[in-house]
Amino acid sequence: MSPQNPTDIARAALYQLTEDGLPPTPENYGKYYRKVSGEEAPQEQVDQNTCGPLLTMIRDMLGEASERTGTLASDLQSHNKTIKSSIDDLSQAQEKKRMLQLLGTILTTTTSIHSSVEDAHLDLAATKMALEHIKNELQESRHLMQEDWLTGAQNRRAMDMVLTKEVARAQRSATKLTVAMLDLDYFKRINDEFGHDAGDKLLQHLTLITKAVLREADSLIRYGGEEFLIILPETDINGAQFVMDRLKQAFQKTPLAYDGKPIPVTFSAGLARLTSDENGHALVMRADAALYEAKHAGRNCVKIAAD
Ligand SMILES: Nc1nc2c(ncn2[C@@H]2O[C@H](COP(=O)(O)OP(=O)(O)OP(=O)(O)O)[C@@H](O)[C@H]2O)c(=O)[nH]1
Repeated sequence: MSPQNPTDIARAALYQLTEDGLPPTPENYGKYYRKVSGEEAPQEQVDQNTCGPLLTMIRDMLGEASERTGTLASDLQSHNKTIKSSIDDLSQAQEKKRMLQLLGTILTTTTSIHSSVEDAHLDLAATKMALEHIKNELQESRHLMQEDWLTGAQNRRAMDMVLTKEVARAQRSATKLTVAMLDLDYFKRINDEFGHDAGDKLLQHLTLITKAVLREADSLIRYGGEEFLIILPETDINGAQFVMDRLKQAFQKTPLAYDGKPIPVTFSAGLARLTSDENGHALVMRADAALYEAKHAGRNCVKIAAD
């Protein structure tokens, strides 16, 4: 049976989205939410209004909460009437039996009020928890969707966001920003000689070493197969060259041992410094061209792109 309650629908939608390997963008979330709930998705509206589906889900949950609050308010109103009239009657009552009867009504009504408030409190707490849960799951999924599954470096999706943010920041604050495009040399030979699994491990090794060398503000992105982009905020070309030297040393000092044998490997890199009127894409293209030069110069070297 398909779920009816908005909280269950939201959970099922998120689960299916993750199962299908899709990013939990508001539009994807909305499509799946409608699919699970049995509603038809109005295609063009979903594409145009990215916030709509998420708002629909939250609106449904808040609608439920509001319905419960409404029920509570009307219950309280009717209980209040009962108590008021019982108190009025009590002030007029002469007989002990009648007094006891009215006190009984007041007691029962007070107990009902207590239990209605408690139920509403529990319902609202459950809604709050469901919303928190969905928020956390969305954050976690977003994080996973921005990570390269093999190496744990960031992926191209994350790159677009990081690059746009860092370029804007550097231009706003007139600080330096340098990127490095890095590519392992003769990686195909390593795959051929040691096997694909060794190649994979080498990519993971490169990621670990690079992360250890970089500062927290820097970003490491797996750009393609064995090609990585490093974004170095507040860093000029000299600083970037220094990072490349440290990386080279770290790589030489700690080669990957596969089946007990160290795999010798080098990398080539191209550096480009952001110019004042450049966008992130153009910056990366210049770093890539410099990497191409480094490969043509014999590999195992770093080339700097002209501004
Ligand atoms: N093991 C492994 N290999 C990969 C992965 N992605 C790409 N490759 C391999 O990386 C190799 C890249 O080969 P080429 O583009 O010829 O480059 P190269 O051998 O490194 O030579 P140069 O870059 O010119 O120094 C190919 O054999 C791809 O199959 C991956 O995720 N894991």
